[in-house]
Amino acid sequence: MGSETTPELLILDFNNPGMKPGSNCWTSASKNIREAFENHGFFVALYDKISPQLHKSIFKATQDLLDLPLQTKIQNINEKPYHGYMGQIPIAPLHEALGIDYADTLEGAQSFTTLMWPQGNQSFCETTMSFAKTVAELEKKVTTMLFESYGLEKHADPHRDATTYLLLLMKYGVPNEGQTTLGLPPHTDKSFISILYQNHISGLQTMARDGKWINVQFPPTSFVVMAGDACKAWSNDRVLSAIHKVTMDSKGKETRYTAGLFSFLTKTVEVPKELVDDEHPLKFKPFAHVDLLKFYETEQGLRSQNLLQDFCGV
Ligand SMILES: O=C(O)CCC(=O)C(=O)O
Ligand SMILES: [Fe+2]
Repeated sequence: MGSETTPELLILDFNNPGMKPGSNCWTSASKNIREAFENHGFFVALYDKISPQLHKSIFKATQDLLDLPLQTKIQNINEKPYHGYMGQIPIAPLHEALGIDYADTLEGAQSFTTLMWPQGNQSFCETTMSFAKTVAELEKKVTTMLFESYGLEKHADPHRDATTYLLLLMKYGVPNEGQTTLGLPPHTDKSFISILYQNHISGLQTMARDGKWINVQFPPTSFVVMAGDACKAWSNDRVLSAIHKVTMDSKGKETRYTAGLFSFLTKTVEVPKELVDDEHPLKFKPFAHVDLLKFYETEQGLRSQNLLQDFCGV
């Protein structure tokens, strides 16, 4: 793919038994998360809470879902942009995805399952909910640690209480000869945090601050934890929400599946006053998270080279 993995990317081991709130290990990991977000916009998390059985079943569930007829899949409509069915995009013909809003809750998982399988599909419902719940635990840990490392632990609880989760199940087909290898065009995520889990086929590339593309190699049992635009705005522009894309191997023979959990806020996204000072004047006005998604869908949003600046820049 023409670029190399940069050496100083953070790989953080959440399985370390010493990583308990308040411990030295936790405090130094929190600092590492903040630095990784500020320097690269993401890190790789080792987190063994997904059992081999759940690993198998989440990708089986993803495949079963994406194998449904198109008429069924397009019934997944959500008033929030990029939460429903995505696919059939001429510039990214290999990509297809479906969003399960509130996938970590029984209501969310059940209503999506019934929409796709009116006759029921208990194992799909249980698998997706269990996966979403487990990854949501990781998201909560990461945000708590990020808040703590900025000295803002008192904001962590209200933030967590206002967080909802979207599970996106994605497929990238094998490119035919002469067909584009672009799986997903370059973009930043509009989420607060995105956590990606992939099968054994890689393809994710992120753009470093210096503009170079980095191939993100992460083993199928690890996660990429990425900051979204809402996190960048909240941090008053300290955190990078990295531009990223997916490129498939032109000689590859297997479909790539990704399960991604994206966090969104039901309360106003705003810069805490502690993150504003003479050195860091306020960069962004407060906004409703869903309005950022809606702005991105407008002609101005789609054309924008600096989405946050154009949407809520001071
Ligand atoms: O499949 C991936 O690795 C990336 C997916 C992604 O960037 C997205 O859905 O926003
Ligand atoms: Fe993304």
